Amino acid sequence: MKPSPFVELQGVVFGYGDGRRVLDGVDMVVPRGGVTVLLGASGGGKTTILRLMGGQLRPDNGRVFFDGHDIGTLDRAGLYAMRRRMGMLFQFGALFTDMSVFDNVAFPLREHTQLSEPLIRDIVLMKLHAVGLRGARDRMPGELSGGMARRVALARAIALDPELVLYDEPFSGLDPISRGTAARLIRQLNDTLGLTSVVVSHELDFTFAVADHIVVLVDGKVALQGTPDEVRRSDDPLIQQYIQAAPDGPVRFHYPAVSVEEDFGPRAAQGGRA
Ligand SMILES: Nc1ncnc2c1ncn2[C@@H]1O[C@H](COP(=O)(O)OP(=O)(O)OP(=O)(O)O)[C@@H](O)[C@H]1O
Repeated sequence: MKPSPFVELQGVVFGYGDGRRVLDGVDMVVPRGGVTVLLGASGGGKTTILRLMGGQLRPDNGRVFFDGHDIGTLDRAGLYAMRRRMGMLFQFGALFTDMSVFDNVAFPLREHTQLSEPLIRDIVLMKLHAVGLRGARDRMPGELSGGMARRVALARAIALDPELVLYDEPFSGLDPISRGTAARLIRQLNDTLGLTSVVVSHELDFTFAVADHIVVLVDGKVALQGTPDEVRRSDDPLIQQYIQAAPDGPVRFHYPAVSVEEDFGPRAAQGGRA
């Protein structure tokens, strides 16, 4: 029997109140213990899905399950307890600039636990070790490279031993080497700490290299979800365009416009539509 998914969205409909549906019936699963990558066009609602999983947003319709619990039925205490089981890396790298690396990672432990300082010290150093930065504990965020800052943010996100980690575009703005390091780290932490990870990313190389499960979001719905192999083998032209990053296909490069001739041809010079 397949283990139940760690997170599941069933028929999720969501809009920000301006009459437009960002999500129009999303059904997707996040398999337990795996790395799930959420792909989709810019503005397609990927971050919105992470916020729904984190309980920061509620669906207008449909349900979001976290470890078998319908998030919509949780009261404030239930939501709080659920969030304690999650690490979130929104705006990856947003460290407190006036605190050392050590204090940044210690922050959630000091805020949310009653642990003694010697114990906090051990946990912080363990988490920094896991991201390869135990030696940088006394640095200030301003002294770190972008890639290092993100690793510190990652150490902070796992400080409270979450079961689920949500990453929103963890590679944006990083050079290729740092991207590779971050990608390997996400995979490694997932496996060694027994996490479940959800990553929103535009990085196709990363996606196919480390994902166990890929979800492709198109027009507010899940166009396809499955293993990297299943996604690669899909004969859906939309999926193929997406994974080959082709500029034109079912999703057009050009925003709908009048013909080129109409804008630039002889008639345009005479003042347009004659
Ligand atoms: N707080 C908000 N209020 C109103 N509209 C919003 C809000 N947040 C996002 N949106 C809109 O909802 C849509 C989906 O946004 P979302 O950030 O979820 O997309 P995304 O797929 O993560 O995009 P990207 O890949 O560009 O980060 C966009 O059109 C966005 O403008």
